Amino acid sequence: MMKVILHGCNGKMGRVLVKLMKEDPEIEIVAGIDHNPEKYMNTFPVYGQAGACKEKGDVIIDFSHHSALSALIDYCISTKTPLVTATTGLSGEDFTKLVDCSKDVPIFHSANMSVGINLVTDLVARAGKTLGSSFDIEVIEKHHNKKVDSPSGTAFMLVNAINEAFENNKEFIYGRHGKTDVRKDTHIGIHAVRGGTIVGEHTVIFAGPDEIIEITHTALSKDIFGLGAIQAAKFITKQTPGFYNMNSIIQQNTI
Ligand SMILES: NC(=O)C1=CN([C@@H]2O[C@H](COP(=O)(O)OP(=O)(O)OC[C@H]3O[C@@H](n4cnc5c(N)ncnc54)[C@H](O)[C@@H]3O)[C@@H](O)[C@H]2O)C=CC1
Ligand SMILES: O=C(O)C1=N[C@H](C(=O)O)C[C@H](O)C1
Repeated sequence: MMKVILHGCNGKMGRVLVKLMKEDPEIEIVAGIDHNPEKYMNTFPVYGQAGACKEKGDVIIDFSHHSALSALIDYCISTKTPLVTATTGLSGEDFTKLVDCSKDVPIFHSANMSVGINLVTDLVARAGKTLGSSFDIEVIEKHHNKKVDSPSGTAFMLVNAINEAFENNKEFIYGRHGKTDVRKDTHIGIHAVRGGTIVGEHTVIFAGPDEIIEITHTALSKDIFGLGAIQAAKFITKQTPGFYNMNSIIQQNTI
């Protein structure tokens, strides 16, 4: 039985995880942590912050807010608990803290827990490399009207992968409001749309001379992120300290 502490348990993704983990006979939620601890009647104790949590878990699954990360990392280090974090909107400093923490405990981070988007990340990097700088690259991401960070963590994941394929010579342009210069071929445009209940859609456009390629991933349900996080939790509880992501699982499952 894997004992899970769910950080952000009363949020939208937290509720999805509660539902999915209750259906999994190999998992027990031993505690939740949430800024808003009394929002729902839970069958496990819920604490307002990580430091107050009394239960011991085999792993923490986190879908919350980037402002919670420091306290969460302190908790993981002091209790030696592995962490699966899906939270987006992280700064460079946040990533450095996660990497430092991974020297002591296994850390798994992915801005998108679906298997599909991780394949798309490889595809767009390959497309960028193959098509070269005569194709302009623009990314459009669409999400629900409750999302607080923009652009999405996934959009950053995609453009970082493309940028690496171009030896990091690309410049990210966030929207074009107020810009009066023409586009440079080193630019990658990034555009965020927010509306309704859109679960998550990411399109990378490669617009070349007289031809266009568009690669789109559409999430149809939040369950794919929840199931991916559960898979990551089962994976990471068997690992030694280190920094892991979806590729670690995909590579393990590839013959
Ligand atoms: N990597 C992935 O596959 C996915 C990542 N996400 C990310 O997960 C995060 C949460 O998403 P949602 O559930 O939609 O948001 P939400 O706003 O519905 O839920 C966040 C929950 O975290 C709690 N929270 C906020 N600050 C906290 C703190 N300092 N300490 C403890 N709890 C705190 C809130 O009270 C809330 O219940 C976002 O960053 C989102 O981008 C969401 C879906 C998929
Ligand atoms: O907030 C969301 O909902 C999502 N956030 C992640 C992101 O920022 O990329 C992943 C997914 O697209 C849903």
